[in-house]
Amino acid sequence: MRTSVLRQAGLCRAALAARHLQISSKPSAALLSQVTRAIAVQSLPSASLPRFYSAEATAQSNTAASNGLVTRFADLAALGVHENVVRAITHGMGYENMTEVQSMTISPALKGKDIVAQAKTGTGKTLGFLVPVIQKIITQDPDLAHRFGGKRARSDDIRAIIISPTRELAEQIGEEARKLVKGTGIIVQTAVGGTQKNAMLYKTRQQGCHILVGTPGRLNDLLSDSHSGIDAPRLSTLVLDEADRMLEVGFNEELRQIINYLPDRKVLPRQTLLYSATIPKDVVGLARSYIDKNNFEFVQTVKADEVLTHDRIPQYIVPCKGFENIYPAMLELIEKALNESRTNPEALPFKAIVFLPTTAEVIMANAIFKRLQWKFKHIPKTWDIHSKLTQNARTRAADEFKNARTGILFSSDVTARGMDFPNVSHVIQTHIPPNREQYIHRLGRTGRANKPGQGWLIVPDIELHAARSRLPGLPIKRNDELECASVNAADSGADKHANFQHILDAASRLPEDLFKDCYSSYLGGALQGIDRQALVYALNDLAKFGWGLEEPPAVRQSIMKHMGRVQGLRVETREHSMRPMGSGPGHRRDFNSRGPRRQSDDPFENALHRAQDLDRRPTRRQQASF
Ligand SMILES: Nc1ncnc2c1ncn2[C@@H]1O[C@H](COP(=O)(O)OP(=O)(O)OP(=O)(O)O)[C@@H](O)[C@H]1O
Repeated sequence: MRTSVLRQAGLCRAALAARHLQISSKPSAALLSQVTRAIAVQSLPSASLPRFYSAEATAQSNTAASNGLVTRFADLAALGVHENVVRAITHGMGYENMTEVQSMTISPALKGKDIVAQAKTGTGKTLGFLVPVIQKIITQDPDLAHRFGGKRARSDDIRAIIISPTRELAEQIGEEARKLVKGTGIIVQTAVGGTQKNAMLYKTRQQGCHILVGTPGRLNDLLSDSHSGIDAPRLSTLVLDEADRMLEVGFNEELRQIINYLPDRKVLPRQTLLYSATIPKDVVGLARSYIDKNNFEFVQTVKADEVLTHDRIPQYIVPCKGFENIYPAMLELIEKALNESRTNPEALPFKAIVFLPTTAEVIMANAIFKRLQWKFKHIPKTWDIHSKLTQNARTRAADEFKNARTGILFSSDVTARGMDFPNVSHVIQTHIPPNREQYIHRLGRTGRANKPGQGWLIVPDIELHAARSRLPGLPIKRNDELECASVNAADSGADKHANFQHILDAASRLPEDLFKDCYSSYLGGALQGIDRQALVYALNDLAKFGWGLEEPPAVRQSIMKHMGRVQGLRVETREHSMRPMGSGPGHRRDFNSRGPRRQSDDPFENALHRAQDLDRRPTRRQQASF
């Protein structure tokens, strides 16, 4: 597999110069107009391109050298990259050829240019920014090129800060950076929320830090704390991975605060590198204040008329009759894919990430499929990742899934961007994605580094219209081959398909609070752009035909207010909210007989309850009820 990756990485050479946006630095030109020009150059037909942009000319004149672009990692030495770093890539990681984005960004970044780079998911952007970051540190401090060279590292002399939107991604970047600096004296530390700040501080003060990778909240916390001992008075590089996300409202605020703690760029110039698979136009505008407008390069390896997803990844949308059809259809899809991977030697082992719109739904899906796995041995191991897990549990799940040959990870959007789980064969998204970018990033968890993969989007009919307008211009094909998608559960159709029964059976063993949380989470605005009344009716059908409840879960007054004038909601009375789990009349078909959480003779159920109790921090509401 590695050979094919490398072969394909090699193939990009000829195309490099054609795609390379060599934006000239005109001090007077505004950033946006430069970008517009760059995009315009990209969209020109090849006949009208000047020789410089022509792929043919590039191939003929062996442009790699003449344009200052290199395409093999070994050739980085000629651009001044230290042999210890080159060796870490070619020997340690085993990479010979650069991907397109690496080739197009590493050279200009080594020359000190700021970079805004957009390249498809899984094309090696991480290495693209790490190489110049590391080399810059070595250039400033040549002793650091060697393992035990240089002075003792300090925690208040950080040279590069890399900011990522999620904890897992920050950890992943930190790991990749550590592989690269293995033969050098450079120290990498990670700072993410949900971990013990004091332990991180102790380690960082002991070992020192040259490159700090972190999430905005924790970085802000460390830099604003004058007693932390963490500082970056000689910072040379700032990197924003998933730059468009980092510049969104919310993160942007935190980013500005972090930047306030860094040296003033006018006094101490620093290099800024912004990378993402999606960089909408308005984000380029926002990027303006972070980069040096007179010395930057906007690199896009995606042509203006090209879709941002990989051609080799087929994408399907499965319209479903109702919400209750989603799990049965997903089970059908999983079983078909498992069968395919057993019978087709070309197919990857089945390894899927399932994205769900709310945390409660992630917990429920994992609980249901764990139950199915216990019952039917052919269903592979499952994990879940979402923000209510402790960071230890999140890291454990991510690591286990990374190393797994086969399995299913149920996830909220915490793993949608940047996460590099090897050999994911399927990305399954349920319900309408929040926006087009998020769809693309989620899909990008498969088909990485030139591997194959498939994308599936399972959407109830009431969301189809919104999905269509939210996902324009993507090669998504309608797929009507999953029988369970079109079953009319209300018309006793569910009795005719075993998958509905399997799901109902698994759901009947779940704690009542989970249904309540899941139901309420959808009403809380998880699905934007859906008619509220249609949503309530769809959820009530889900409660009845998908979860086996006799009546829909009651919701809080605040949700009633938020929903306004809709029919079909039940409001939570004091009695409902005070009632111990499973003791109310008519809530669960079989609840009264089971009583509140008693020890079950079902080993799975006990394990599930234990796992939840250990791993999940109680929500504020759960805490209040104790
Ligand atoms: N030159 C290369 N040759 C082969 N594999 C590579 C090369 N560079 C990186 N890779 C591998 O490709 C995978 C994807 O890389 P990476 O995670 O950096 O992608 P990305 O472009 O940042 O993706 P995303 O947009 O999802 O963040 C990783 O497993 C990485 O180790």
